[in-house]
Amino acid sequence: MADDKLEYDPIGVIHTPFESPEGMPIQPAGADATGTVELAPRYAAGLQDLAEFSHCILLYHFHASDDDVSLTVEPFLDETERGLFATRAPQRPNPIGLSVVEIDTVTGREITVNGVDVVDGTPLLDIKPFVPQFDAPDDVDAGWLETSQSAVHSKRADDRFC
Ligand SMILES: C[S@@+](CC[C@H](N)C(=O)[O-])C[C@H]1O[C@@H](n2cnc3c(N)ncnc32)[C@H](O)[C@@H]1O
Repeated sequence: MADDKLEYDPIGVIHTPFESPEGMPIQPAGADATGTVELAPRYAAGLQDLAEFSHCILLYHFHASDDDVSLTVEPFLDETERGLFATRAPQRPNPIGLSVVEIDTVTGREITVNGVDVVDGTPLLDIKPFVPQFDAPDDVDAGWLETSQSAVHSKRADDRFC
């Protein structure tokens, strides 16, 4: 088991209309919101060719979540306690979030994206192109979310993780 400490520096920041984790969408599927991904100048050249893709994966740090991690949580879309790693709860041992967002434009060191579900000022860790053949298997079981996932469109976050 590797227990060496890891350290990452943000490569940029995500700007969104959401000032607080409370009251905002809980996934891109329910987020009719536009945001801007701003890369640090030294990474700008890495955006070459990204505009050819319709979607990208953003990996980021949940900077505004509470440090007090619980290994079972009541997720936004259920009233039952679930194992943390069977949820998308933002309060995690390594508070890393993942959002698949639609790319609108790539200009200079900025990407305009649709479907953001993060707080304004969220530190960005990485960007990857979304590729259905790699990232969207055909036969998928959505576990406990099978019956509640459609509520993602209307559900808004409360303050349980912040
Ligand atoms: C349920 S998480 C899902 C995020 C991502 N799509 C995922 O699956 O990893 C989304 C919620 O996290 C909270 N959140 C968003 N950005 C955050 C941030 N930077 N720090 C702490 N909490 C955040 C908000 O309450 C938002 O509704």
